[in-house]
This record gives sequence, C-alpha cells and structure tokens, in this order.
Amino acid sequence: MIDNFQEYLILIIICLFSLLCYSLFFKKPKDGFELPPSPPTLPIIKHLHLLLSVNFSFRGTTPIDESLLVGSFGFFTAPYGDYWKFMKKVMVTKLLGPQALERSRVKNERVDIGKETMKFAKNIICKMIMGRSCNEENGEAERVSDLVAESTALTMKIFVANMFHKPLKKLGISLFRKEIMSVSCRFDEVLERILEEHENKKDDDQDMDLMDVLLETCRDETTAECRITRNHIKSLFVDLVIAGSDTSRHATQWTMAEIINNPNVVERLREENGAVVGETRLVQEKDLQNLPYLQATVKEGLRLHPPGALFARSSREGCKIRGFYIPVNTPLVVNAYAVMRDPDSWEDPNEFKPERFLGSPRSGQEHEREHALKYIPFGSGRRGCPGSNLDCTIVGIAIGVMVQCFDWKINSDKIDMEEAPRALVLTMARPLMCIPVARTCRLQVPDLEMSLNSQT
Ligand code: HEM
Repeated sequence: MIDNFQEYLILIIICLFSLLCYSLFFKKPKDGFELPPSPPTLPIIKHLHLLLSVNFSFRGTTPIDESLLVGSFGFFTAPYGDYWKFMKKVMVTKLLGPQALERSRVKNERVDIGKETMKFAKNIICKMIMGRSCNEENGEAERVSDLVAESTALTMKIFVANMFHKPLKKLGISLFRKEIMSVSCRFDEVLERILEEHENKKDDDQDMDLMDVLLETCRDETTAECRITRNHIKSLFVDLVIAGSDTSRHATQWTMAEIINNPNVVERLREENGAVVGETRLVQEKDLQNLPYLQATVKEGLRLHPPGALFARSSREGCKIRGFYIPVNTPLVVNAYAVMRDPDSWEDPNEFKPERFLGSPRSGQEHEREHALKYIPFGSGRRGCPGSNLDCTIVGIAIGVMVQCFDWKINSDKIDMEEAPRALVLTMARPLMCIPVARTCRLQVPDLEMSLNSQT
C-alpha cells in the first residue's frame, strides 16, 4: 500500500514539473497585446545572453552633461568605446587587480613603533586626566609629545642635578636650571590653556574628569582635604604623561624587537589569539586576562629591558642595614636592570623566554615576597609605580594588535638590540623601524574602527 502511494506521488510530481516547464519555455502569453517580435530565446536564461552583446553595452544619455555625478565625464555613464575600454583596463589592472590589492596592504612605509606607541599611550593617559586626547589639529599633540621627549632626554641631567642639589645650593649653583626651566615654561603654556578650557566648561556638564575634580579642590579653600594650587595640577599632568607614555613607548619597542627576533613567540601569540579572540575582531582590554602567553611576553620584555632601569630613593632617617649604618638623606639607587638579570635569581637570565612566567607559580607569602624582590620593573613597596596595571594593559593591547594584524618586515635578519649609551630610561640605540604588512585576516572595518576608538 505504502509502495503504491509513493509511486503515485512521484507520478504527480513529474506531471506538475512538466506543466511548469511547458508554461515557462514554450507557452506564448495570451493577454491580447501584440508584443514586438522577440529575438529567439534560450531555455532558462531567455534573453539574458543579449546583455553580453556589444549592442547592449550602453547606458543611454546622462541627465546633466557637466555634472561630475552621473554626467558625461563618468565611467559608469560612458558610452562603450575607446575611452571606456581604456578606463576599464586601467581600473582592472591598477586599481582592482590582485597586485593592486597587495599594494594597498604593503605600503612599504617604515613605521617607528616607539613613536606610534607613544601616541597611543599619551592619548589614553590624556583622556584619563583631562577627558580628551591632545588636539592634533592645533599642534597641541605634537607640542606635548616633543616636551615629553625633551624631558626624557633630560632625565640624566635631572638625576645629576638632584644628587648634587644640596651641596651646590649652598654655593648658589643650580645645575642645568636653564634647560629644565625651558621645558617647564613650555609645558606651563600648554597646560594653562587646557586648565582655562576646563574652567570655561558649561556648569551643566556633569562629566567630571581628574582635572575638573582637582580644579574644584583648588577653588575650595575651606573644606578641601589638602591645599592644592594650579601648579600642582600642572605638575601632576607632567608627571603622569611622562611616567606613562615614555615608559610604555620603550617597553613596547623593546618587547616588539624581541618578538620579531623570535618567530616562535610570534607563532605562539597568534595561536593563543586565534583561540581566544578569533580573526574577525581586534584584541581588546577585556581579552587580556584570557591571554596568559601575551601577558607573559609583556612581563618578560619588562624583565629584560626595564625602561626604569635605575630608580632613586633616599633615606628619611638613619638606619642600620646588615650591620652598616646608613645616615639620614643617603641617596639610594636601585639597579633594576641588574636585579632582573641576576643569574642567581633567573635561569638563562639574558634569554627572552616568556614561558618562564607561565605554569603554576609557587604560591604563598614567602614566594610572593621573593618574587617582589627579584622582579622589579615597576619598583616595589609604597613608592612603587601606581601605573603598573595600566601599563600592562597599554603594552599588552599594543603588542596584541600589532601581532594580530601585521607581519613586521625589517631590513636585516635580526634587530640590533644595542642600548643607547648614557640614557637613564633604557632606550634602543636605534629606533625600531619596521614595515607592517597586513595579514589576511577577516577583521571587519567598522569593528576595527570601533575597537581603536574605544582603546584610545
Ligand atoms: C612600562 C611602564 C612603566 C614603568 C617601567 C614604570 C616604572 C616605574 C618605576 C621604576 C617607578 C619608581 C618606583 C619605585 O621607586 O619603587 C615608577 C614610579 C611612578 N610611576 Fe611608573 N612606570 C610605568 C608606567 C607608568 C604609568 C602608565 C603611570 C601612570 C600613568 C606611571 C606613574 C608613575 C608614578 C606617578 C610614579 C611615582 C610613584 C610615587 O612616587 O609614589 N607609571 N614607575
């Protein structure tokens, strides 16, 4: 019974299909109109083949000849002929061909990685302090970047001036005063304008950034916890922008150089990124906690190349250390560079091995104290760097995105890791210049723009 039913069903389907074919291909319309004689049609594609004929390669006239939009100069509206053929050839070979697409990827422009990271870090820090990044159009951004660079170049002189300040003050000598004050005055000019802009903000603007809060404290002489002046606010800005952007710049530059010199690290970073982030969006701040190898890479970069290689403290009162008496006001210089390459504390201390920070760390207070004493890129204790978390985020995202989106071409086999002489902030002897080659990843452009905006 069931078999018979299936046979009937198949028969009915064949009949219906035959009727459909007949009405589509062979039946003439019976609507009473006399249609123009039709050129012969082909089954299924009917007249479609005529679009391939030269005769139908025109688009008709243009509404306004002189208009650049659908006018007679246009390619879209151009009649089929020599002009159209020439433009089509140029377009296909130079604009839309495979090599042209490749060219859009490989700009062959060398990028100064340190400089770009500095912009990225500076924008984040400025937004946090004053609610906006520095203005690119009126030269403000460039002025602040130049002043940060000049300040860093002065670090060694500031260090020396600080060391000899007390004895020389008695003689009326202030080392490097002119150079230091020149930078300070120019910072003051930029910052006075930014403070005025904050003071002129409309009262109904509820969005208070750090500068607004400090200005309010500055005006409030009666109830404020602590008396602060305009100069305090300006100095805090200078401290944070220098401490944050220049260190991040050097940290990223050194770590990228190590990564480029170690292709196995690149591979592992991409593997991890592919599994956690995928290829259709950019790595973001929220992903960092799930990217242990990227975190370990940033840590290892900071261990081998701590931007704050030397940092200074001073004793507030006399004390005894291991039986030696240390008088009050004794300057103390910590050599973080040497501590983090000490062979007694680190296996293969001069090798770049992010894996050393993976795996289950020994837990317990004892281990944490030991680690805090041997891993000190951000110093340690009360006066340790308050920006360490922010910095790991900035450097992590910068490295994550650079490795995710580009291959980095260099002019030689390996990057020269030579250090600049006499720099207090650990600097590469030559800036890291590379050519970014976009990887064929399927990042959506709006996603790319959104991620970059949300991260700067
Ligand atoms: C790679 C990035 C960074 C490195 C290597 C670094 C390193 C250091 C070091 C070594 C110190 C001295 C610590 C000590 O005396 O024990 C320090 C202090 C400081 N850092 Fe950072 N830092 C970085 C990023 C940042 C960021 C992003 C900020 C904030 C925006 C920041 C703000 C500060 C401040 C305000 C101090 C002075 C803290 C105090 O005296 O109490 N740093 N940093």
